[in-house]
Amino acid sequence: MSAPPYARYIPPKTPGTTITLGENAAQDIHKPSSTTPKLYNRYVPPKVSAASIEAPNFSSSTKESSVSSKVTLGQDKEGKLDSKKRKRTKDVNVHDDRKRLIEHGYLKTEALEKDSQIPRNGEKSKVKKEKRDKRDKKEEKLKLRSLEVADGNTAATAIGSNEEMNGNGPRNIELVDSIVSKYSVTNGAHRESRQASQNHQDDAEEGMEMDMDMDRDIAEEALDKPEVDTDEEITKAGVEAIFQKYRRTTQLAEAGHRKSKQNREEGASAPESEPELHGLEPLPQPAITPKVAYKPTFDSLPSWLARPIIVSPTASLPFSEFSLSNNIISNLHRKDYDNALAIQSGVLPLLLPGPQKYHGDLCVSAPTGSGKTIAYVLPMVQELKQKIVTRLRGIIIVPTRELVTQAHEVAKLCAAGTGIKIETAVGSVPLSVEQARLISKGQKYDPLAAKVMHDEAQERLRLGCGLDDALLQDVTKLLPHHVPEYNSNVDILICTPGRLVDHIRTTIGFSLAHVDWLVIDEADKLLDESFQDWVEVLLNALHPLPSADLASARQKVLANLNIKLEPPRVRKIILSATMTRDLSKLASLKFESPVLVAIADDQSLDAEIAGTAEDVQSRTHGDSFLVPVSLTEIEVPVWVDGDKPLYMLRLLQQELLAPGPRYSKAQPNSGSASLPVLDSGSDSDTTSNSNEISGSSNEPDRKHARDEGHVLIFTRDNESATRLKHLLSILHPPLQSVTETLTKSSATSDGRKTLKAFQSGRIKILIASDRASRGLDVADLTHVVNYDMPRSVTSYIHRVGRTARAGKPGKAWTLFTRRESKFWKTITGGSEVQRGGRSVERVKIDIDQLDDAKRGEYQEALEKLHSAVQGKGGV
Ligand SMILES: Nc1ncnc2c1ncn2[C@@H]1O[C@H](COP(=O)(O)OP(=O)(O)OP(=O)(O)O)[C@@H](O)[C@H]1O
Repeated sequence: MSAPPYARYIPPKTPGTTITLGENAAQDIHKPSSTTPKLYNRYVPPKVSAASIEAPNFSSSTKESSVSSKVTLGQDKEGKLDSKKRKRTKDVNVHDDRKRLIEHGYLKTEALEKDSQIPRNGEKSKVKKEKRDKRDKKEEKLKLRSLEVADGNTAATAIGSNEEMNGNGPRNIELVDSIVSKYSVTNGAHRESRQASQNHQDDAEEGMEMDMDMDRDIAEEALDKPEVDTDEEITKAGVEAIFQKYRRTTQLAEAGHRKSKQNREEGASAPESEPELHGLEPLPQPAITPKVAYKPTFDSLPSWLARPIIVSPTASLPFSEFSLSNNIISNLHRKDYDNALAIQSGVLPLLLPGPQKYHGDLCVSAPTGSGKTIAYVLPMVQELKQKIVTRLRGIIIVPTRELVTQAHEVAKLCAAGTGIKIETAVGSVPLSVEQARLISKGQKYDPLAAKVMHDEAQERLRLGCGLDDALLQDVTKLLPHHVPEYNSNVDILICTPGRLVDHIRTTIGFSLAHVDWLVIDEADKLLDESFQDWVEVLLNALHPLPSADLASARQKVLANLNIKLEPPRVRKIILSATMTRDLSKLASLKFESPVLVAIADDQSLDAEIAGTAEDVQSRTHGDSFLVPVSLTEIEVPVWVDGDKPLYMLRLLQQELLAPGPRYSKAQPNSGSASLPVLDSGSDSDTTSNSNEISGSSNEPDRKHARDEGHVLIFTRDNESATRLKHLLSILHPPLQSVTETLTKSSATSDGRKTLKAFQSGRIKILIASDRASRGLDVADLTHVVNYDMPRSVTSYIHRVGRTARAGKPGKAWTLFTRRESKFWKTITGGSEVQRGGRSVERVKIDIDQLDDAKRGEYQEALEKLHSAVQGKGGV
């Protein structure tokens, strides 16, 4: 055991104070000189009489070691003990000196009395007494220091080291050195702060006295004991002397501990005597209040988000039980919608007239395909059908043109026969055409306003405006003293936010002053998009400030009639399968008394029943999203990135376009599934018979082909979609006629046609970018494939949500390469996707069985594609 370098005590070297320990001269122990300035934590060995030192275990003779220790500690540097010196010492009348030393009481300690091997002279002179007193004092001081040391770890270490050394002889000078160093440093550190100045003095005295003592001891021992001739013996003696000190220190410390323990025990058992207070009784103190664990009194979420209205996924009520008019119910019935789906059962009572009607705003979070569209369209239609005058009273905002068309279909279905006028506004139609559809222009008698208008027209003419100016045209067509009047042609407008802003800004007579319903579907996506500041523009248009004249006139009339009118209020409903919990975005909509309605899985319902609100929160919004109960998720590992198109082809042939269930379920994520691999030999046939498409040799039944799945394949971008379509067509020509792409670059009309063809079954494979991931509702879509990994969990939820809608079964396949596996794991293993206890299955696609010819075709296809991209013809 060697001392750590920092623990080593290296006192200033002063001539005449160093003694070398054996042959390890580098590890000298230094004794500070009394004259050395106190710059370090100096080791000041306690003054120990020869008599207090026990016999060393590793020395052959007790006396030898005693002498050695004295010699060691009393040596000058130059005056190393050698035989010469000892000889000289012998020459002195040591016997007399010894007697004198004993008489002077230098050797008087408790230990001396107990352990002394040198008999004491009983006679005490006056001088002796003084010396003894002084010496006793020093002994006391040393005891105190020893206690300090014993209290610390150093003592323990020293003891351990000591025990280790005992009986084994001087095994390791380094060990000794480390102990000495530790002792020195620790002891010095203890003392330094408190007794620096005092010690300085003491050291000086001690140093001097110690020198004297040692000299005397040398002389004394020289008389009685054999000479110590070798350096080794001197070293042994020095080391033993140090251990003696530790032993003693430890004994004293232990004695102190024993005593204090004894005192404590006695104190505890002894009855406490009443202290005399002399009228100074302590004032009564209040009882100590127990510490209560910190619990924040605030919630990070506002209470309406933190405590949603939870709807069970199995809730279902007949539409006839809601306050819906008969013709609306029969409209639904025509579509075989007799029972409301879960979210509809939760939301309709809050929006329709009745005891449960909620008068604030609504935030709806429900999985994809759960029927959110009907949940907001029905109450609007029910209320607006009672209005006589056509005004723009309802606005539905969705993110894409396809969704505008889709929501329009649903609204028309529900409102059939009610007289409610529903229109759309999307960027694909010229603005003027849309304006004419939305607003009709009439005229009304208003001489004053007419005069103002005529003055304005004069001014424009003077400035050189032509007759194409709208105002000049109006003036020429209007009756005298008449002004134009603009009326809305629609009750409900379904639009994208961009087009809505266009109309608010540019369409004359387009007013939102009468809007009662504002619906924002796919709200999280729309609130992410801040183009044209659409939210701000919309909200300002919803609550226009009345002109000063009109306001004061209205106030006068109302005041005369003693009527207080509630300020006009717009009911806001926002919905999504991945509802945002970003409060800043939600706050931008300026909700009034909002409430969150959410579909939750069974665990959340249990949590709600149990009252553990946090569980409910985490499962119902924000952190995690539910996938439809009827969805099966399957992963397909792709071992070589470049082979992905081949995997896609095999997947289509084996699983997706083949009639009937073709894949054998693997254990979840086991990767052990083996699949039947179809012969791809029929690829050369270019007819679009579905069985030929699949490569199956089953009987060619076209009707059966209609029952086969539709496949929606998602790619990362337009380019990837186009590329995949070409590759599939080249690899397996029959696919060409049944495969289409739907990307952002597709024209709206093309996109609509493509979707129709897909719906009808003419197109079996639709390869799309994320444009098709939100809201798209394709009847009987049985398979979704993530050919490229989605960019986010939200995107995954919406993509796979194109299938398994309204409780129908559907499968979502995800191809993942090694590079994509990390992100894929966050989807399969993370907490963001809630699957209600189900897990993702794994299916292995074997492309090794593709023959060389097929691989050759693939290479050829890639080259053709490369040429096409570079404009060299080809595909
Ligand atoms: N009461 C009902 N009974 C049977 N089917 C219904 C009912 N209501 C809606 N559906 C059908 O459910 C499907 C999904 O409806 P919808 O498009 O409104 O879902 P969604 O919740 O808006 O989905 P997403 O979040 O993906 O947009 C549609 O095909 C619709 O026709």
